[in-house]
Amino acid sequence: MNNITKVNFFKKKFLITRKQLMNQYLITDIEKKLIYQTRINVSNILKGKDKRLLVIIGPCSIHDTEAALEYSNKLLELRKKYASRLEIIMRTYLEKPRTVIGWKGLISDPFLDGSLQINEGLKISRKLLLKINNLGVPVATEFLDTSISHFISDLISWGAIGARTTESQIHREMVSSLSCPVGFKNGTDGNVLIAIDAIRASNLSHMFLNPDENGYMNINYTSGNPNLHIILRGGKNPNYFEKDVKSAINQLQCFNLPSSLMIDFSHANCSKKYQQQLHVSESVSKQIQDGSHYIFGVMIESFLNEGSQNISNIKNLKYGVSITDACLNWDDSVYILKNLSKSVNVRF
Ligand SMILES: O=C[C@H](O)[C@H](O)COP(=O)(O)O
Ligand SMILES: C=C(OP(=O)(O)O)C(=O)O
Repeated sequence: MNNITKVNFFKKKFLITRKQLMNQYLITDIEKKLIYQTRINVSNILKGKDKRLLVIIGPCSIHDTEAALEYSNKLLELRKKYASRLEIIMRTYLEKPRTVIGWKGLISDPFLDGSLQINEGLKISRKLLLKINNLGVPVATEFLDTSISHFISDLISWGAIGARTTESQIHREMVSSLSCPVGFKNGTDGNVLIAIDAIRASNLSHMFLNPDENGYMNINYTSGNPNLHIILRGGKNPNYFEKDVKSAINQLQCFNLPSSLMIDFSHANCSKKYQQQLHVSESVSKQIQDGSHYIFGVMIESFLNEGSQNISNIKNLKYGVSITDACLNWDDSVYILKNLSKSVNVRF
């Protein structure tokens, strides 16, 4: 007797097609113009042609579209205010990679109840991204599920590959098919080389299997993504200090890659203590003020209200509070942006 059992798909449904979704939530020239221009700006900042700082800021994840819209309206004011020094893009993370298990984001579980209504999740997410872009705030996201990346990729100005997937070949192939600039996080243990390897791979042309607009799997031959960089997010230890930046830049230079990187103030750089982002911000601001041109961008986890809450309390969720990683509140976020802008001013 052996213990091998047959694993069954106990339920099966059709995934909405890209054509159905996009026809219902069509991108217009207004959003296209913003996204096109923002991607160019990010590319120029990355290459040092634009001396501003790229700032990816917003909640750890989007779970409530009303709160996300309120946040984007507030962010719009700061985006305009600091436009000469900062290129501000809102984090609109719709897919969450989990260390073990947990809520996997608005796209896969839009009603936060484990009902996994992904077709609704895609509609709600696309509608929200259109609204935020339409307002004049470009958006950033983590691309996680390679089959659904192109259901929203036309609306994204900057993308990330997370620490848990940077080393994955299919994610690197997917990145080679994306038109937006993309950052690769270092690994959860702090390994920066895997993010550098990811750039070297995704720069190039690949074969990428992906559903076309009618849902048929296509064999795509991609041209490679020219706008890639690494993100220092900490690992076993934080890696936002000057010595860590120098070490990562040395490694990039060994492969003749541009001497530019982004620093994530959150995750292992703040030891998962959201308020520590303020300390990280001080250190990074100082490096920028001292003239470091290596840091072309930063990432901050911030929401309307601080901290986080447990999703199991679904009936009594507090408004504007993260249900994944804890975030800074709005006032602290304003404070950080003001300081970053001052530092960039000194570096100019
Ligand atoms: O950014 C969010 C989290 O750090 C990431 O999704 C992992 O979360 P988990 O360790 O709570 O699963
Ligand atoms: C999951 C994230 O980060 P990391 O991959 O660095 O853990 C994130 O930025 O939301």
